[in-house]
Amino acid sequence: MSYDDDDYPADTFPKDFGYRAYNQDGLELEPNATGNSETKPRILLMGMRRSGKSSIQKVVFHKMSPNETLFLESTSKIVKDDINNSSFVQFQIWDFPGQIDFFEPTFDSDMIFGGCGALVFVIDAKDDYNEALTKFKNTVLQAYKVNQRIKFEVFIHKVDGISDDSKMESQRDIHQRSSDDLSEAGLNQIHLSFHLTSIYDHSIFEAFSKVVQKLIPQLPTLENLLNIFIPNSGIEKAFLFDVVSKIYIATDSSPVDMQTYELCCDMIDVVIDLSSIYSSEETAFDSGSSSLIKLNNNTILYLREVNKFLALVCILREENFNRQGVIDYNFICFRDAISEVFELRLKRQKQLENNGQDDDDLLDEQALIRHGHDAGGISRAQPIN
Ligand SMILES: Nc1nc2c(ncn2[C@@H]2O[C@H](COP(=O)(O)OP(=O)(O)OP(=O)(O)O)[C@@H](O)[C@H]2O)c(=O)[nH]1
Repeated sequence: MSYDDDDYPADTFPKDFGYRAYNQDGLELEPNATGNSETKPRILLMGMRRSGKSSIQKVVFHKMSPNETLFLESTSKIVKDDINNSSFVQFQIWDFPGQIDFFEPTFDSDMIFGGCGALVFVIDAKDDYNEALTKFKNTVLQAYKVNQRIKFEVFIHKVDGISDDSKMESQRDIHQRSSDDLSEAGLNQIHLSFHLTSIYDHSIFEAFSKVVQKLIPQLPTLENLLNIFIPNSGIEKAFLFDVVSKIYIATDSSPVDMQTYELCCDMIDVVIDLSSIYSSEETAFDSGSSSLIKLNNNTILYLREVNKFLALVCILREENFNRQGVIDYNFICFRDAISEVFELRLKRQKQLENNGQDDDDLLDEQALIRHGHDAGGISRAQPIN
């Protein structure tokens, strides 16, 4: 088994969206400006053979249609994929072959789990998952020994076509058994997160959004900004989307309703598809991008470009859109605040690189950044009434 870098042959994101290092204005940075691939947080995709690991990676990050995954070949060695879509979302995904054996001499646990931010373990809900649970336990034990900061995420996958009751029952059973296994091994303190997923609906994007959000040290700042922007603008819910992958990197702290998320995702598709018809692919999403869709239930979807890779999609009542000027003014405050967060992050990243520290140290800066923005950024937003 080899761990070489691989030039993944399948179709990737349009090159025009660029998967290199950019600042908030979309200007390309020096190759080292946001850290090289070795210092990027890593998300590992592990699980049994045919559980759906490669399909997840292809559908979420390479725009493959779910039906095409039927023809994917089994992965025979670790496949590394660099995700560089925005200055906030930068990580590597390592897709592991299902048959990987931790006790093989070539398996270098320190190297693999050392720089890992999150470990996504995929369990096929339609299959007998006894063996998968044993493998999961061994994986967690091995990984935790090397790196105690890893976030463990379990995707109970392929839940399409399964009734809601069975989904809940599988989740309860898997949760119970895996927690019991870890307690028996004396590791009660490990926190596991569970997600019900399928590539045939938006659940996989939602679950991956939550995984990625945990790797963004600025998440509380972004949530805070949205929490201030929303009530002052008469908006019900807003998502800050990475346009290419449709992962939302932040939302306000009100609960996420799946239907609202799906509507917002679909809006991005509509905007990009329509604008591609009338423009070249490079300019399908640019600084002028904005869109308004009126639904037949007195609701409005409003999209605004935040930077080259990020869009804010809001959902609000039609009557609240009467004062669009206030919403737009507040949006500009919000966008300015986001760009300040970017600048601070870049500055800090450069400092850390010069000092030879790693990116996790940014977490310690979190409170500092947040206070800075509470005082001077979005809090200047105008109330809508
Ligand atoms: N119904 C359903 N099928 C899925 C889903 N995700 C993946 N599959 C199917 O599961 C099969 C295996 O998918 P892969 O992505 O190749 O699985 P893998 O875990 O990468 O497999 P290995 O490379 O052998 O470890 C394919 O036929 C996919 O179409 C899902 O959400 N629902």
